[in-house]
Amino acid sequence: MSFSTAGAYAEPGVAGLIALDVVGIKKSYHTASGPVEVVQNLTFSVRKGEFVCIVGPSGSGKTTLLRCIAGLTELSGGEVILDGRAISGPPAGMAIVFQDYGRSLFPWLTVRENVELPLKEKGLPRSERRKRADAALEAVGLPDSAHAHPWQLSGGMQQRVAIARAVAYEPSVLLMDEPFAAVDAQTRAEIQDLVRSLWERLGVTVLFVTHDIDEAVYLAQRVVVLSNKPTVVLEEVFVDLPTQRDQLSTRTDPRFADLRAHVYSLIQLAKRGKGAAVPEFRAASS
Ligand SMILES: Nc1ncnc2c1ncn2[C@@H]1O[C@H](COP(=O)(O)OP(=O)(O)OP(=O)(O)O)[C@@H](O)[C@H]1O
Repeated sequence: MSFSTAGAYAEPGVAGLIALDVVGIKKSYHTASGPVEVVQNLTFSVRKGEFVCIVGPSGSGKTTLLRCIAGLTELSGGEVILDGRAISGPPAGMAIVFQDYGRSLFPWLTVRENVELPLKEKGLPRSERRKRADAALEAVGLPDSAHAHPWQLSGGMQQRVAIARAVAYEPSVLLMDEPFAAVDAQTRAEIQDLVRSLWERLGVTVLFVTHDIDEAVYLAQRVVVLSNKPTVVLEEVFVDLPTQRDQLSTRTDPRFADLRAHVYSLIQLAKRGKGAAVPEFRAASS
């Protein structure tokens, strides 16, 4: 039983199906002790409406990769193509949810004003902004918090507001950088299910960075596993679990355990410095 699907899931050249193309990107930082190569050469695609998780060892460059894709950091090489166009700065079609919701929401604005802000910048009329913001707050389960300020909400609720803001924007691609790392385990499970259900309902394309292997396998249709730095794609793992997932039955599915074990073993190899030459894993049951 093989897990690897590199190339099979996101065929380049399948016209109209690719939302995001990451083509040979490289990133080096200039530090006091000289240049540090973080991303060596990364290539992968994300199909429209696909849910892809990125995992890799700590310090492997996951956040750097997301910042490159979001146009927040200049590339040292390669290109990022969103909806067929190479990006040269933060593109209009992307929204990002960061880990640090406390700093991403404006405390002096109400919840609804926070959600409406990017829509204002997009030039949407007031009535449309209100409609979208209220629908998004409803979708994340916060219809009664529109007039509250972020500091009056729990951490989990604030992260829901950040998700509502991203969803209301109706992005072509939604980037999420460890968005649940700062919330407790119970809230984390609830927000994971919320994001899965929003993804199913809205058909948005999601690229989700996490250090949590279980979370990646639970959420994604495909997991892109990164090597340690300088980073390359170690393997793309197709998550062939049923689309309908829930915290109990999915996590106790033997296939979930196989996939988790496989991704775990890849990351252990990556940590030990093994690069692209990881032997293909086969499950004990094959
Ligand atoms: N602005 C910067 N200048 C210099 N080095 C940087 C900068 N940002 C990140 N790095 C380095 O790049 C490497 C990758 O960092 P990054 O935060 O992208 O990794 P990560 O995989 O997201 O890490 P973690 O899982 O621990 O959050 C690290 O060695 C980090 O020290």
